[in-house]
Amino acid sequence: MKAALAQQTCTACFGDASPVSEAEMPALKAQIPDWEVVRTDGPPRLQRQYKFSNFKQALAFTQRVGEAAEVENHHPALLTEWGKVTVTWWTHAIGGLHQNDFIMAAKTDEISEAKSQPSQTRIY
Ligand SMILES: C[C@H](O)[C@H](O)[C@H]1CNC2=NC(N)=NC(=O)C2=N1
Repeated sequence: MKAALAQQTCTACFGDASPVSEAEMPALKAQIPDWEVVRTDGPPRLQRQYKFSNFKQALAFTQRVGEAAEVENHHPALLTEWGKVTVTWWTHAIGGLHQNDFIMAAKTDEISEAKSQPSQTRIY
C-alpha cells in the first residue's frame, strides 16, 4: 500500500507536471476529508479553516505551517485571524491541483493535531 499522504514528500513541480485528474481525485480527497475543493474564481484549490481560542495560537499554527512549506518548497496561502486560520493549497506552476497539494494538506492536518508547543518563557 502507498504511504499515507502525510508521510510523503513533495516532488519538484514544473509547469509541465500533470495536475491531479478527476479520476484520481476521490481517493486523494478521502484522505483529507475536512478539506474542501474550492473551484470558484481561478484554479481549483484545497481549503480548510482551523479554529483556535485566540490570536496567539492561530499565529503559532500559521508559523508551523509556514515552516513545513519551506521544508517542502511548496507554499500555501495563509489567512490568520483571531481564533482561526484559513489554509489554501494549489500549485502555482500548473495553475491547479497537484499531488503535492494533497500531501501538504495532510501534513497541515498533522500539524494541527500535534500538541502545541509550550509558549516561550518571557525573561523580561
Ligand atoms: C522556484 C520555486 O521552486 C517555485 O516557485 C515553487 C515554490 N513554491 C510553490 N508553491 C506552490 N504552492 N506552488 C508552486 O508552484 C510553487 N513553486
